[in-house]
Amino acid sequence: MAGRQTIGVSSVCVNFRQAISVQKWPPAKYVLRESDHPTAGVLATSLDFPTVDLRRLADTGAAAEEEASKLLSALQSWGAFAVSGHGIPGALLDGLLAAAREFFHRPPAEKLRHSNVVVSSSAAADIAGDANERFQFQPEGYGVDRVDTDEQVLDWCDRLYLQVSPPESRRLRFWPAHPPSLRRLLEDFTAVSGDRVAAPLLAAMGAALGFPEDVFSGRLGGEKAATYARFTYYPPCPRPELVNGVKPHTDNSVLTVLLLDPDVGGLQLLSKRDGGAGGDEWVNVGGLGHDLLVIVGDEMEIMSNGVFRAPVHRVVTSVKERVSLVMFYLPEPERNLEPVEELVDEARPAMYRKLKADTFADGFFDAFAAGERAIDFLKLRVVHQEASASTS
Ligand SMILES: O=C(O)CCC(=O)C(=O)O
Ligand SMILES: [Fe+2]
Repeated sequence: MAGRQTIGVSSVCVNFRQAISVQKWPPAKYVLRESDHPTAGVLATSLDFPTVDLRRLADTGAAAEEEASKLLSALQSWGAFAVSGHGIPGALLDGLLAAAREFFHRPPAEKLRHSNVVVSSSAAADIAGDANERFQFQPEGYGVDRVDTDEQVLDWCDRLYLQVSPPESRRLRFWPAHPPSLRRLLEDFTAVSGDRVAAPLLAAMGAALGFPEDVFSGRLGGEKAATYARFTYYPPCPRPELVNGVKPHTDNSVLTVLLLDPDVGGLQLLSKRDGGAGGDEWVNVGGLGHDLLVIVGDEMEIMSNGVFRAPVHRVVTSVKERVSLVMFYLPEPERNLEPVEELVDEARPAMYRKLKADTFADGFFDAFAAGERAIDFLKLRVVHQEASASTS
């Protein structure tokens, strides 16, 4: 099955990533080709990033209208924006990142109890007795991202990826026992980031386009909609210009809510200058303090029929360690993913093919490992004859 391939023992060893962080030179597996260096041919600038105040958005009258139009313009320009006024206590946000940092600092043997590489339960593998077939990657748990080929350049980070919603889908064997506070903090943050950030924003995004507030949320599957949390730890990197923290990608989500390290930057969004004619430019997302960042994901690009686009982003490393927490809001796996009918008409026919949400998610991991966008990798774009005829 896609996203659950069998991997060899050598790949298991890359989980001991922490050991290399003390080396002076990045190991070859992490070093990018010269043309892919994060400093090659691009200019990383910091721009004034749009911020939407959720308290004002929930207000009535002129304040709410002003915030809604800010939201729409942020979505249509960047596909990303900061949110203030979410009311989530700063102590919860600080505590969560501190607990995550503590987990990543634990000895490798302890973290590997929650490894994303598991011993295969398949009888065939046991009978075959081949060590290469007894270990299997699956996305949940602690470790590096999936490695499909020997040529794949690794990202300079360790991850901890956990399904947090619906609660009955939590696989607690992957949840760290240490520090003991981490689990409770993550449960608390899951509740408030869903209720106070993702849900009101999905409603506001529908309303901003003139549709009922449940135009997007109604298609996600209610209580069965999935949420994943991903902590990422970027060890100090001695040569940040040679490696990616996380390679350029779009997100596997309807919406992504990010809690960024308040002290160390690194996240960059790709901006197309002059609609692409002027080349690409990487833009730094500056320190947000206790504001959260929201990014449109691939599933929203499909559901909105391309009205909202998922921005390409990446993380660059630095000589300082960095930690982040990212919440991915996804449809129920059994749901169909397709443009909502309210955004499809003759003038704007469906731009993406329909497929099941879990098929998309599986394909996403294949595409990510290959360094491609899932929408292209899965050939989901529909080419309309009339549109191509009229533009040719
Ligand atoms: O660490 C970050 O700032 C962002 C990570 C990210 O983009 C992701 O996990 O999809
Ligand atoms: Fe991302």
